[in-house]
Amino acid sequence: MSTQSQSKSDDLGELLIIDKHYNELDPEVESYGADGGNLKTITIERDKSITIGRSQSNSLIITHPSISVVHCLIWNIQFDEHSIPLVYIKDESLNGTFLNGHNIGKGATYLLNHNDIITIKFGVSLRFQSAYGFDESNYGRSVIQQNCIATDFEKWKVNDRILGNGTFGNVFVCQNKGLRNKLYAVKIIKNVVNEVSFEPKILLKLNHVIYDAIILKSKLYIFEDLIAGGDLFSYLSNGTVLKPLPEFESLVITFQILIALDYLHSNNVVHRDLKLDNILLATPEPFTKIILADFGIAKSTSSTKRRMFTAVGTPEYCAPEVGFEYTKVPAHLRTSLLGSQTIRKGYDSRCDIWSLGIIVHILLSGISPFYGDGTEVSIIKNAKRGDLSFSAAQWKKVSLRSQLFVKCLLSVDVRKRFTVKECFNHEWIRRHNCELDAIYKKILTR
Ligand SMILES: Nc1ncnc2c1ncn2[C@@H]1O[C@H](COP(=O)(O)OP(=O)(O)OP(=O)(O)O)[C@@H](O)[C@H]1O
Repeated sequence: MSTQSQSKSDDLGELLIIDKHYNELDPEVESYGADGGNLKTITIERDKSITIGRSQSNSLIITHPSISVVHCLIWNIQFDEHSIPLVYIKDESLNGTFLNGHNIGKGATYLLNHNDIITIKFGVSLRFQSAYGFDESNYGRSVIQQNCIATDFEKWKVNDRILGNGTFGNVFVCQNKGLRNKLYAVKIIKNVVNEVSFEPKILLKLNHVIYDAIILKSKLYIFEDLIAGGDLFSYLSNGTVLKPLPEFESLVITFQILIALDYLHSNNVVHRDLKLDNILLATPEPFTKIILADFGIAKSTSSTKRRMFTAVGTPEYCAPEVGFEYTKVPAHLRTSLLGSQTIRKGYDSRCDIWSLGIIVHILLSGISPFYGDGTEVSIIKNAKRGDLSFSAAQWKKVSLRSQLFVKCLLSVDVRKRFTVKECFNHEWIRRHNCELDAIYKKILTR
C-alpha cells in the first residue's frame, strides 16, 4: 500500500477562514465558534460533523439574517483503515453555499478536494486543507493501475477516489461527462463472464437507480447514485463498540428498511445479506434517507415462497434455517453427516426478516444478540437456540413494544416469524404510522 495509511491521526484537516464578507456591510454581524471565541480555523475530526449557520448550536455561528439556521453541513467518511477519508459538504441554505464560485444548491452534496474554497455570502470564505494534501488520490490511483480498471468511458469518467471495497471489487467516485457537477458511484466487479451479471439485472428489475452497466475486459462497471453518508455500521460505531440509537430514530430506520423489503419481496427478490454494512445513509444525520446496498447475493425467484437452498450471507445476521454451517461440509458428505431432511427444507424470504431482527436489536441496544464469543461456531449455535435476553441496561430505556417486535422477527420457528406485512401491523410501528408516513415523505423530498 502506498500513502493511504500515512496519517492515522484523528485530525483530517481544517477549514481555514480566509475572508469575512460582512464587516463593512454591517458591523453588527459577527461570526464565532461554538464556545463564543473568535474562530480562525475549524479542525476536521474523524467521524465528527461540522455545521455552519445562524443558530447557537453550530460549530461556526454567523449572525447575519441571510444565513440559514443551519446553512451547511460538513462530514467525513472513511470506509476502512486503508482508504483516505472523504470529506463532504451539503448545502442546507436558502441563500446558497458556494464551492469554488458555484452555488451548490439546497440539498445537494459535494465531495471536497484539497484547497477548495467554500463561500457563504454575507458570511465567510473558508479554504479546505486536507491533512492528506494533494496525495489523497494516490491509493485510488494505485488500485486502478494494479487492477487494470478502465477510467474513461463514452459517458463516464472514473475518479481515483475510493468509496469502498468489497469481496467482488471496488467502488469508486465517478462523473457523468454531460453533468459536470454531480458525482456518482461506480461499482466494479472483477472476473465476470461475458453476460450482464445478476446484480444489475436485479437492480434494473427493481428500478433501483443505476444508470449504466458495462462489461469491459471481464469487469462489470455498475454506475449508480453516490450515497454520501456512509453505512449504518460506521454511523453506530463508537470506538470499539456500537452505540444504541434513541428509540424513535431506530423506528424511523426500521420503517425505511421495511419499505425497501416490502418492495423487494413483492418483486420476488430476496436480499439475503441484510446487515448494518449494507445499509447506506444519504447523510450521517438522524432521520436521513436509508438505501439498501449490495445485491451481490440477492435472489430473484418466481415467488418469495419458493425455497432456496444455497447457504449464503453473513453468519451474524444469518437466519438459522439458511444453514450457514453446511457451507463448511463438502457436498458429497452433507447427507450422511447432517441428515437429508434438514438440508432439503431450505429457506424463503423470511431469512431477510431474521436479519432485520438482528439489525433492530443492535439499533436499540448496541448489542448483537447471538454474537457470543464472536466465532462463527458460537454465533450459529446461539442463533439456532434463539434465546433472547432483554436484561441489559440499554433495554430499560426503550419500550416493551420494541422488545416484543424484535422477538417476533427473531423467531427460530420460521412459521411464527413475521412477514413484512405483519411487521407493519405490529403495535411498535402501527401506533406511530402517521408520524412515520409524514417523516418518510419529508425524507424523500430532501
Ligand atoms: N452507491 C454507493 N455510494 C457510496 N458508497 C458505496 C456505494 N456502493 C457501495 N459503496 C461503498 O462500498 C462498499 C462496498 O460495496 P458493496 O457492499 O456493494 O460491495 P461488495 O463487494 O458486494 O461487498 P461485500 O464484500 O460486503 O459483499 C459499501 O459498504 C459502501 O461503503
